[in-house]
Amino acid sequence: MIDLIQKLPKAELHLHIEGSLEPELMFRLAKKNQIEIPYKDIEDVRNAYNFTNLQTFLDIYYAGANVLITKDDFYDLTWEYILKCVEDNVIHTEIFFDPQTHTERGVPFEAVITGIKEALADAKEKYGITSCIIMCFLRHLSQEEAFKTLEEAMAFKDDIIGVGLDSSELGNPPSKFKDVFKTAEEAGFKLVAHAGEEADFSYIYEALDLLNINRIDHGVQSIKSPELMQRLKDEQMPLTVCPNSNIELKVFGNYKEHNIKELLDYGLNISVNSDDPAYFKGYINQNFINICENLPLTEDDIVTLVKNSFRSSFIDDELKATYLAKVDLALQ
Ligand SMILES: Nc1ncnc2[nH]cnc12
Ligand SMILES: [Zn+2]
Repeated sequence: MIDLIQKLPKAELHLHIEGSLEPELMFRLAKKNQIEIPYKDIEDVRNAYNFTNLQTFLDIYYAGANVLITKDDFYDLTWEYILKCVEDNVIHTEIFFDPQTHTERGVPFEAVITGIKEALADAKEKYGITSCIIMCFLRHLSQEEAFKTLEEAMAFKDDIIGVGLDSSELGNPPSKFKDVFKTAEEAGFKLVAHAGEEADFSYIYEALDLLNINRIDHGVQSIKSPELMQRLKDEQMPLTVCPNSNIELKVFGNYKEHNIKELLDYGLNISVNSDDPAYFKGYINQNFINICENLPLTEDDIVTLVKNSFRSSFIDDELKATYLAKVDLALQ
């Protein structure tokens, strides 16, 4: 099974670029930019990555992002993630970034997007890896602040395929961002949102009915509503599931309790993704390995999960067909 996971070309649809900041790069950038971080060494960092829920993770994740200051820092961050894509055979990636985490600290929007964009252009040139960029609004901040961020993003509209919604879910339902998502939709952005990660399935209904999203990020709480399950199946609404994240953030007690196999068996459109791999003990292949080792997934299930990643991506139909053919070729 590990051989199969390694050899299949994949797309990744749920990856926060700030969540790919490895401790080694964090230390290097902290030193270069003279930013204080609350760790004495790499081991100290790893020991701190012991989360009890989403918020305990986010506190540490935002503190880590403080070391990112210049365009080159965002380039290096993105480039290191691209090298992991090469290792794991990810041939297409749709990455999230959180501009407000950086603009709030005085880092220009332009430095963030340009650094990411240049690394992705080099990834295409050097490795043939294709990519899109999705800008997320931080849901613990106000809709007004999201509107300001959307306005800033308009200068880079051609570089950003869609908008998303992340950060502290509980108490910040999708309805809070209804108007800004409507404006983003009218401007031609694709729409995604984290929903039903920790909060109940009513957040998934809101994301579908009030935000009109194209994909649900996480969505694992949908299992608690038979009616919602039927709707997600009928619409083949993509769910970008992140197994390691769900275990590290205690959404499920352990991998054997994860519901990805049930969601898949029901006929939902599920893909596997790494979310914040530097914080959650592994990149995409490790996510596949962990679920395969603990759940009765078949080889056909793995192929379905991988094909779903391409089917649910924002690439055009011609490239989708090319990539799906590559998966079939790898199976021969
Ligand atoms: N898993 C997650 N949920 C919500 N916001 C996030 N930001 C980065 N990772 C996240
Ligand atoms: Zn996420």
